[in-house]
Amino acid sequence: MIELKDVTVFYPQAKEAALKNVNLTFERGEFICVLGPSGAGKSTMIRTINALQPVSEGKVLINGEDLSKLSENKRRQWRSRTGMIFQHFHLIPRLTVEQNILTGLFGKRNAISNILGLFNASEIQKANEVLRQVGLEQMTDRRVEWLSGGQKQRVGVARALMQEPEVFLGDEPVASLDPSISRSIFQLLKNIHENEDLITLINVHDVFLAKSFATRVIGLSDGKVVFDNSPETLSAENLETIYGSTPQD
Ligand SMILES: Nc1ncnc2c1ncn2[C@@H]1O[C@H](COP(=O)(O)OP(=O)(O)OP(=O)(O)O)[C@@H](O)[C@H]1O
Repeated sequence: MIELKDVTVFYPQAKEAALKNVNLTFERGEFICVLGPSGAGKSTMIRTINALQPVSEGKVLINGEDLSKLSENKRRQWRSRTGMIFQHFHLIPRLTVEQNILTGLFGKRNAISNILGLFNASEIQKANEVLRQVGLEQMTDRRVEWLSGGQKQRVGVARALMQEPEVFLGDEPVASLDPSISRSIFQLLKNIHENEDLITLINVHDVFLAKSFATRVIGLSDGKVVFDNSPETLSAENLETIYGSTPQD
């Protein structure tokens, strides 16, 4: 369980807080889509959850433990249990699909094995299983730079899966993809979410995707939670509150 309790985040020199007194609880099984205009605080919320951004006020509790009070070692362990999926994939283009997804193990291994790129048979076997899960079993040895955007994001998802995560965090994971590919990536995330019993939290601009896949939608505006309910209840009025006007798509 992840709890944000009265979380406020100020960036240095910023006039206003990026998150303002946010109170939210996320539990296993929830597939949450976060909507909000640019600058609403969506990425900041993700960074507070995976311990990349300290909170200025309030606290983030992970299974009851205050994230800011964890030892560096435990914080690293938590980060290795949060699988991140990014808009621009954050892959290493010249490496193969398999080499990229094996980097998902780096948080769990010692630095020397990582530097030497030494992986044992069970790690390679796990990589192959994960590649099957994301439908890339034919592409193991292909260089990532030769893949399409949708295939690259499948590699991104596979790398996150290698971490055996408790949580999937997506920061606009389909913003660079066309609508049908976006839908297939959401479907993949939903399938994995259900198989692995995760907490999945995804920032997304596309209201239709949020409505189709989320079990819960959160609307952020100006650093505040202005909507938190099931997708079926999200009305045009709610969207106006979130975006300041009704989005066209
Ligand atoms: N590193 C930073 N330093 C200072 N201000 C920042 C920093 N990162 C974000 N901000 C500010 O914090 C606020 C929230 O930004 P954030 O990136 O969390 O919003 P967002 O909803 O993810 O936006 P987008 O959809 O454009 O990615 C914005 O006003 C932004 O300018």
